[in-house]
Amino acid sequence: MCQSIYGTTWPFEGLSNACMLSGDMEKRQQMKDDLQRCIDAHKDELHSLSRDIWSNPELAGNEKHAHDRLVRFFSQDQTWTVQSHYKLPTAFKASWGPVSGGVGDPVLNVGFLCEYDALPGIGHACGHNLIAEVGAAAAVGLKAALENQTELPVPVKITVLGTPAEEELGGKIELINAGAFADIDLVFMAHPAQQDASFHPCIIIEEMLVKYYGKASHAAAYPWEGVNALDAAVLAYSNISVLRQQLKPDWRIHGIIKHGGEKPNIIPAYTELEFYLRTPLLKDLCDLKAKAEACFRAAAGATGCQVEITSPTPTYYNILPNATLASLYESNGKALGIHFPEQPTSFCGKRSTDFGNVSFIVPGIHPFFYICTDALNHTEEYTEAAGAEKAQLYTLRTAKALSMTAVDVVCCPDLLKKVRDDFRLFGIHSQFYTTNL
Ligand SMILES: NCCCC[C@H](NC(=O)CCN)C(=O)O
Repeated sequence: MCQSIYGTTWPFEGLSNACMLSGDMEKRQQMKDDLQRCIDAHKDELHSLSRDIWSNPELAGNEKHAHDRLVRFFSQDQTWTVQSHYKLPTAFKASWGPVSGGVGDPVLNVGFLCEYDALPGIGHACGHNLIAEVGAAAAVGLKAALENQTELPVPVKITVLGTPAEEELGGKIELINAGAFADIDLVFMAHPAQQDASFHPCIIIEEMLVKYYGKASHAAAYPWEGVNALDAAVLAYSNISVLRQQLKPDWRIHGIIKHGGEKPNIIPAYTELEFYLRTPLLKDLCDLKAKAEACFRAAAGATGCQVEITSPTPTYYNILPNATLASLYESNGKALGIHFPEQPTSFCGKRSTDFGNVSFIVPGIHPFFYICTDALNHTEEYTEAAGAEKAQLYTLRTAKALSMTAVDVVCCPDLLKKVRDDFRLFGIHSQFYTTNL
């Protein structure tokens, strides 16, 4: 069967055969039932976990409360080995297994990711508290499904990584660079949105910090002695607005003036702007960067200011799709009643995530899920929805579908091979990944 993921047709023929032939369907169904029962049995605890994170919103890199809460959640079951402050101050790692498989067989390490950072001023407006809940629930469910298995094709272990700082700083990229993903074979997470999608393209993002240096002077008495850094900032902002009408429809550039001066009667000697640049392809990002830089430098030239342009955080990459994982996730989701619309409706915006970088080095999926609201991410209404009781059914259903997808892959070597083939197909990986922009 072929399936369309927002205009892309994936070659899914043969997938269901692969599942039927090499897996023990009955055993797999049993495992899927076990994990669902386990997640249902822990539902209050899981809700209280995400509600606690939601009630204590913390910005990227400062997620101390969320870190400690998640570490406590896993530590209370002593079969998990938990490392707090794992490679980053607010990251953690919880591992379980390996279980089953022959002696000396390579271990299949299944990873689940928990995000938990919030946004300035509006709390959990992107629902990362629910991402943490999904990751924890899916991992706990998979453990329950694997616990009594003695005849898996390969030994399996589970790794939960707490990955801080998605909204800023790129926590996953720092974890990649520190080797945290080196022994992980598959990676799963899911993100709240306006509807369910097994795959939705996320685009590349790069941040540009622009600083203008001018010269202060009394703005009424001796304005001619000043060099106005606010004028440079305003011109830069206008230049970018003019540039925008000439950009491709799927490119984005948007920014703020972070520092605009001190007092109306002092010609501003220093201003600072922060811009986000986004494109679907790396090569387009190079073009967009060049155009944006020209705008920033022109503003400096016109006002006589000095300009300094930097990219303070690492580039987030687009997400590489994995057709096999997406298809399995959809069939498991449909069995749980998840509806996957053919086309995105309200959910068609461009966004970015540091999971993109993970998708270049480990096969994985990052589905989006509905949480019983039409509100849009990064709004106060979405914050409210992410903490609401009614989001729970959708959140736990998503965790079950992810965990069931992991069961399919760990039980069926043919599927694992297909997942890896898909990864190789899209993953021009290390060489592409290290492309110097
Ligand atoms: N360095 C800025 C990264 C911004 C990432 C952010 N991500 C999302 O909104 C989706 C996941 N939270 C963005 O796209 O603006």
